Amino acid sequence: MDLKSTNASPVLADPAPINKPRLGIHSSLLPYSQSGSSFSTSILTRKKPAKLDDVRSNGWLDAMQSSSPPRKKALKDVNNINIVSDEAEIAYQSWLVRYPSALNSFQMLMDRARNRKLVMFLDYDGTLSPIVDDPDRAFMSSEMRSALNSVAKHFPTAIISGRSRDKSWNGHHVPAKDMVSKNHVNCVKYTDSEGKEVNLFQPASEFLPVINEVFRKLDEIVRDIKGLSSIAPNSWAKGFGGPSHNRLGQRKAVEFLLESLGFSSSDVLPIYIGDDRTDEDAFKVLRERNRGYGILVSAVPKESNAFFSLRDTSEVQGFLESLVRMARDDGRMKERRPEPSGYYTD
Ligand SMILES: O=P(O)(O)OC[C@H]1O[C@H](O[C@H]2O[C@H](CO)[C@@H](O)[C@H](O)[C@H]2O)[C@H](O)[C@@H](O)[C@@H]1O
Repeated sequence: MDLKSTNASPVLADPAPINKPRLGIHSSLLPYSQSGSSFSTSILTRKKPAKLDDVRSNGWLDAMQSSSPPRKKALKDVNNINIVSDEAEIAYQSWLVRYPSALNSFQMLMDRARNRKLVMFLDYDGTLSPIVDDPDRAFMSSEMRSALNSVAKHFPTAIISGRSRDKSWNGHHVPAKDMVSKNHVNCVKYTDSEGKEVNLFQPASEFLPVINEVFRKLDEIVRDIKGLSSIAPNSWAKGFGGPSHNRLGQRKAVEFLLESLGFSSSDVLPIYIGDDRTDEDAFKVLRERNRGYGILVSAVPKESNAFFSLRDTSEVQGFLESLVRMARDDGRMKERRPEPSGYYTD
């Protein structure tokens, strides 16, 4: 399987693990300071309906919001210009100090990427496509699709989704029967509704029998131990590509891809963009290894293992487009003045 510089959008459908608390990591290990002083905290008035579940999961925010109806407040930004915002916006802007906007921090992030190869991991629902009521109608916009295709031309790129394969492709009007096996046993290739070629990778699926066997044995061992609870075998098995979530999903997928594709060396900078708790273990892998950056997509404050944030899918698109511009600029610079570069250009 080769994810390098391809026009196709490699997709890994995999399970979704449970959220875990934010890690306490010594500041000397962090790739950047989270003091917030170096990031823009200008306040813009921009309202987006908050996700109730996310808001409820933050007790302090919940308390604050339920105590009174939103009130308008006048603030001054760094340029001393009055900007009106409501309390939710103020909470969001405060949160941004801890999880700076990946767009505002783009140049700093790219400075870190210099002389390293960027590898992109992207969640689908809520990251590349907006959350909608009907999962079968969760489409990427044509602009997002175009940005994604361009990113995949310049950087190794994988979409990691908790969706089952059928659910993913039904949403794109691509019936399962149209998938054609490619050379790799875990890769299927098809042409989507816009006539574009897409490769679907599920490399971890070949380990399913081993994982199931390990689980069965572990389950036998812990079943009768007081105080230890086991996970239902079905939920484990369904985790790989099924609707049930488990703790190995995105984390395993990221580790597997980085290691099996030779991207685990320190000259690689993985970036993972995802929107919910199913992506937290992937953020955690990158944070623990101090190797790359998780970017949480959220319009409301929440605890995360991510380093950066983006507010919604349109900001994700903006980030992808910035990556493409940067790669193209870098390619042009290399043409003019050849020198070693970490950016992955064709
Ligand atoms: O890992 P992801 O790509 O984020 O997939 C996780 C789940 O995504 C889908 O559900 C979510 O998106 C739907 C469409 O916007 C929305 O209706 C639903 O409320 C969201 O939870 C998908 O349907 C699930 O199977 C995935 O597990």
